Amino acid sequence: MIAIRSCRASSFSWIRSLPSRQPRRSTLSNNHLGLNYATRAFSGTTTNTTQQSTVTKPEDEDQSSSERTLQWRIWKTLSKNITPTDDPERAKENKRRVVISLGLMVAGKAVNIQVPYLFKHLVDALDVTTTTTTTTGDVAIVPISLLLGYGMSRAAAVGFQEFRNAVFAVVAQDAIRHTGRTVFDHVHQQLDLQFHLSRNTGQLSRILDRGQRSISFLLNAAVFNVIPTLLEVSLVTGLLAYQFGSAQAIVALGTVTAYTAFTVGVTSWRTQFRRDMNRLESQASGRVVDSLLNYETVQYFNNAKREGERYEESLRGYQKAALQAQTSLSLLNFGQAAIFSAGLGGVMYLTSQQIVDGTASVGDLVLVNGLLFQLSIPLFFIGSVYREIKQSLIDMEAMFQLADTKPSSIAPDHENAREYNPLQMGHTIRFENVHFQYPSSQDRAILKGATLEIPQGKTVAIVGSSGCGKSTILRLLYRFYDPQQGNITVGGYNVQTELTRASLQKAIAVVPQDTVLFHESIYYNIHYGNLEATHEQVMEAARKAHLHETIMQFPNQYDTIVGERGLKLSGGEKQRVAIARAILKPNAPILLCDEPTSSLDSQTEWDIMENLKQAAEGRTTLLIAHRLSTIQDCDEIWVMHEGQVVEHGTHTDLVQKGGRYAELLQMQDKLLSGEPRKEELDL
Ligand SMILES: Nc1ncnc2c1ncn2[C@@H]1O[C@H](COP(=O)(O)OP(=O)(O)OP(=O)(O)O)[C@@H](O)[C@H]1O
Repeated sequence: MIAIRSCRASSFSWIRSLPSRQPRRSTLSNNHLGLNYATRAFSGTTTNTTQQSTVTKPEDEDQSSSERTLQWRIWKTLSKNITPTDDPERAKENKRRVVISLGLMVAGKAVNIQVPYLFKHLVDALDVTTTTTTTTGDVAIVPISLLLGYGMSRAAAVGFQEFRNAVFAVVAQDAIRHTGRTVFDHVHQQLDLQFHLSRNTGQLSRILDRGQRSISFLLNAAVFNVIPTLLEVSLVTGLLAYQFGSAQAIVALGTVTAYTAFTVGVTSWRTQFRRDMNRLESQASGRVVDSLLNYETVQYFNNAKREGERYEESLRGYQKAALQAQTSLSLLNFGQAAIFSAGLGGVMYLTSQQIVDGTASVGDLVLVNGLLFQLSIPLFFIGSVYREIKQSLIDMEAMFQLADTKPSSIAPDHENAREYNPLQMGHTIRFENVHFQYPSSQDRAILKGATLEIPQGKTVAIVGSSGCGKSTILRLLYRFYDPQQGNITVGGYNVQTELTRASLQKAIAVVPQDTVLFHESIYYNIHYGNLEATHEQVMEAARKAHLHETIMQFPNQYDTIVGERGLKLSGGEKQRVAIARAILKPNAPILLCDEPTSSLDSQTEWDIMENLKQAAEGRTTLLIAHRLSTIQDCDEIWVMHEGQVVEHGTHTDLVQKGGRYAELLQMQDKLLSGEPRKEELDL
């Protein structure tokens, strides 16, 4: 039994080398997860705490056909990962490694099967009743060579196995990396803002994590378990039939069949508990991430206890499912052991009878025992692997659903769409009768026929009361969403049908309303605006954003990770980082600023606005500002009210007109002089 344990342990060594299935340490910032979605789309819609998903699964799909489809997709994914068409060198290398690994696996099995035979010969050689006719010298020599052979075979079998693991690990790790990158790219490059705002970031990262591990697991299981087990079962039953007659072979085969059927049956039944465990584990970890991200909000409302209760609620659900999973696992393990022991007992009984009849030796009893225990290794293994395969299928299903998810709020690039070249095409921006409502609020129109123009090279401001749709204009221009009606053109080209989304976005620099920074140094965060920028260019951008003076007070200023070693940035400082990196963005003649100075004091605001204006020179700039004093010298001001543009002109024109703008200005003046009325504040 000790032999079995050690073999099982080494057989599982490649499972242990996989990333842990334990919940990962939660992170305090969604930056860690690499999901810093355009700093939440320069929006007021910041961290979304809802758990809804836009992933849909066809309900009428027949279960078994969907399983078949899943298996087919897995097969395709595995083969695509092993032999990627876009990298023939890697494909060749991986193929070579798979072939070598299979060769090592077969060699290992061949050597391994020798072990019980050598043991049998050893026992027979030591049996005095069968060695009486041999010379004393022979008795001494035979067992020593057998003993040596026995030890060397065991060591060689393990050696082949470990060598095989090492050779194949490269293929498995390659598959993990390749799959992870593909899905991550899909999530970042294909899925739209609507998806990211409606998806819990913690859950998303778990789906990625588990999906990657599943790929590796399935690869290993296919190459090292399913095929070798079939090989070993046929080999052992064949040997039993040849050496001892059909009775032992039938009992052994019956045992394998019963064992496998029992394992598959019970495992299928208990999959539901694993599924529940996964779901509740994801829910619990999602809640932890959400709760920790909202640490300040929790404290402001003294809700730490409530957060604890909510977390425990998820944990309780998880605990229940985990207990069911554990109890059913115990049943499975016990049943497997009972079936195997019955089979082993049967075969040993039949062989003992043959010893009594004189047709078998004592060594033969050791041989059948050894062969069956040998067989029990992949059998025990196949039970666990089957459970893991089931689990991997569930995990991969979730990953495939993620990979299948299509953006719901933007159309793919039109087949005739062109690369946007601002130098050749110009960058005058026009909104013509644009109607828009967010996909998640179907019945509420946000823009109701908005029309406006930002002439090339001019700086234009949009003003209006909170929620009237100003930031929505920016999101539509950046193509985070497509309007339901109307046209948006840049340089006379329709952004939806005539330009590619990526080329348009490349030409636009954005200073968002809420700045979320990567959990990296300030230097990294500014440099992010232009990965090609030199150190001097980064510093120049920092100076222009008035960041330099603030940051200089910290030791190792620019290289310190934000949030570490006492480096905490205020809202205003974060905003300056955002401005610096927008200034740094190369070849971006369109500049969008969504309240870029909302968190700054008046003096700094003034200085930064001056710098922004410098940065805006030659660019087509759209500025959203609440403080009307900052936009008075813009070339033009567009005033929005309830989803429509109600007037536009220069500051002087609009003041003279005495319309909505003049009204907003008056209210701000009153606010500043400290005499607002309640209904005015509500504006
Ligand atoms: N992703 C979204 N899904 C559904 N509704 C949204 C979404 N984003 C914004 N909204 C809603 O659309 C309306 C307009 O939002 P928008 O951010 O454009 O307003 P705004 O004029 O920029 O306001 P503020 O000045 O307060 O930033 C708001 O009522 C907002 O709640």
